[in-house]
Amino acid sequence: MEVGFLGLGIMGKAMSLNLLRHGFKVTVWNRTLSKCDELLEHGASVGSTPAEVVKKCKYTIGMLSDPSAALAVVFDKDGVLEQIGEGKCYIDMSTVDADTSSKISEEITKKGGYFLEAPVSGSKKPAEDGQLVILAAGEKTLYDEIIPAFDVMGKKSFFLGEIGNGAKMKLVVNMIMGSMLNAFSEGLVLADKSGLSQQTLLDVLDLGAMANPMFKMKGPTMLMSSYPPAFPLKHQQKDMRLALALGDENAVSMPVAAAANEAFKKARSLGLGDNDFSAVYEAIKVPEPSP
Ligand SMILES: NC(=O)C1=CN([C@@H]2O[C@H](COP(=O)(O)OP(=O)(O)OC[C@H]3O[C@@H](n4cnc5c(N)ncnc54)[C@H](OP(=O)(O)O)[C@@H]3O)[C@@H](O)[C@H]2O)C=CC1
Ligand SMILES: O=CCCC(=O)O
Repeated sequence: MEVGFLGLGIMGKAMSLNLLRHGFKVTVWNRTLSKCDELLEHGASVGSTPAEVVKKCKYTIGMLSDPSAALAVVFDKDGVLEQIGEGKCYIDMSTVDADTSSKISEEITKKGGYFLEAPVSGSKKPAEDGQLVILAAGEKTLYDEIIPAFDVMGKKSFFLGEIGNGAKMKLVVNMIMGSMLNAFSEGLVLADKSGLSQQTLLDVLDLGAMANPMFKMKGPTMLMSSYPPAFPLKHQQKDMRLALALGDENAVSMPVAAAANEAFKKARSLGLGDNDFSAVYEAIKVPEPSP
């Protein structure tokens, strides 16, 4: 199977390498073209624009940072729309809001193409290991056709129905994740300030009902103030913002998520946006200025 891949950031690079490893023919494009070099060494072809990739491949996957990037790659000059048409398929795996996905879907469908949104749960390591959880929605026939690629990139795929449902599910999941990480960070600070061992807190949590892979993986590195980016904090804050907007639309009060969003914003203002999202702990450690 031949696929195009647009966006070779942390996730796109790992996902496209994985496809190559499993025998897929992959043509890649990235805004910063030099990032294609490593993929070229692993057997990928390189397209000079998104349009060129779509022209070459029946199936093209996008993995872009945010709604504006996802829209730019489709709508801008030399974008996906220029070559999409009958028999061409576009699968956007970026984390965006339902409106963004709907805009892309409408234009692709108007031109006779097929569209699927398919954001993912799981980070850099699951992407490298083909262990993502794929949250797809949109064109069911395309979902069925692209399953061989999803099976390589992920451990489980869900088909969630109409366009927007994949985006919404992803935002709900990341809203919960961001809120959990804030509570975890506050707990680490509280343990420390009240004279307890933070390592013992990690051990206690890991033995009880709150044990989870995120606390287990991030806890030790947070205690070392080490934040190499697996999931960049700026993207987690984008997801909190989009989840809060979804809450607004549906009149769902989310004070916990709103507070977590503020902490991620504060972390960004401290220059931590390109660090792993666990760096929110640094923002929580900083005392609030006295009035
Ligand atoms: N990292 C993670 O753990 C996870 C991330 N996600 C989601 O996946 C998506 C990608 O994440 P990740 O790989 O971590 O992000 P990165 O920041 O590592 O990569 C972002 C990619 O988007 C491209 N990009 C940004 N702006 C534009 C633009 N205007 N036009 C064209 N391309 C653009 C970048 O190109 P360039 O190289 O030129 O900057 C790069 O290829 C995001 O939506 C994120 O929320 C989902 C699950 C997990
Ligand atoms: O969107 C990023 C999700 C990261 C994760 O699921 O660990």
